[in-house]
Amino acid sequence: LVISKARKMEENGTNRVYKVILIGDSGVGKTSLLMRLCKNEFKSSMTATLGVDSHTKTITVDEKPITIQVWDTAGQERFRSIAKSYFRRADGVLLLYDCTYENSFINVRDWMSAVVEGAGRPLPTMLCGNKFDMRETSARYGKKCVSTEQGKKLAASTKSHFIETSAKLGTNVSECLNELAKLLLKAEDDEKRENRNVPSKINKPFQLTGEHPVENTSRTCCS
Ligand SMILES: Nc1nc2c(ncn2[C@@H]2O[C@H](COP(=O)(O)OP(=O)(O)OP(=O)(O)O)[C@@H](O)[C@H]2O)c(=O)[nH]1
Repeated sequence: LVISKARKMEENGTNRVYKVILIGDSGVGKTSLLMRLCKNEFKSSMTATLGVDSHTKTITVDEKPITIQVWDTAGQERFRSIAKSYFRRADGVLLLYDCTYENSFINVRDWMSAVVEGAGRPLPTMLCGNKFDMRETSARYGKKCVSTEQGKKLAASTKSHFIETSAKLGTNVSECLNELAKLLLKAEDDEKRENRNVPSKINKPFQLTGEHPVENTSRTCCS
């Protein structure tokens, strides 16, 4: 139902629907972040996502409505190939790690490589250190956590944007999507500008003298 609603909006031309893939290790809080974002709710016990789930959210950026369809993927290894099959159609990435669990941070680079491999190009990416609310307590109990500095450094070296969130408390959750929306709009603008700068044979000016380009001969011109 969600997908068909988004598709209908796209078809009507009311608003472009940007597709975002939500990825990261199992248990980092992907579904929780999405639930906080869409329903403003949080559950302390969640069942693991199987396959891919989708939710659509419309936000306002610079007084313009932006509709984002988020595909929530399963972090478990056995579902990875399903998640990867969505990369090619995605416009952007929301990549989560758990800042109280170092392994999930170490695996971020692998997730980024998988995106480039699947999409055929790097996608605008928001790197998000979730479970921010638990970091201080976890560190106090001797758990190796990921600092803000580490997160920022990784984001800078991978040309992604960085934010820390708590799906539990709702901290920075809407900011995360807003930032991602801005990235998507900027990427779209850059792409349009790039396309405008690429000289196209089809758009060659009509020549009055000499040979006419072959592709102009079969086209009808209306004025
Ligand atoms: N304290 C705290 N717990 C969180 C937060 N986000 C998620 N959790 C908990 O972390 C556990 C895993 O959350 P999920 O949202 O299921 O994680 P997931 O990344 O979707 O997991 P998969 O579906 O297996 O890929 C749940 O028990 C959540 O309640 C957070 O910001 N703070």
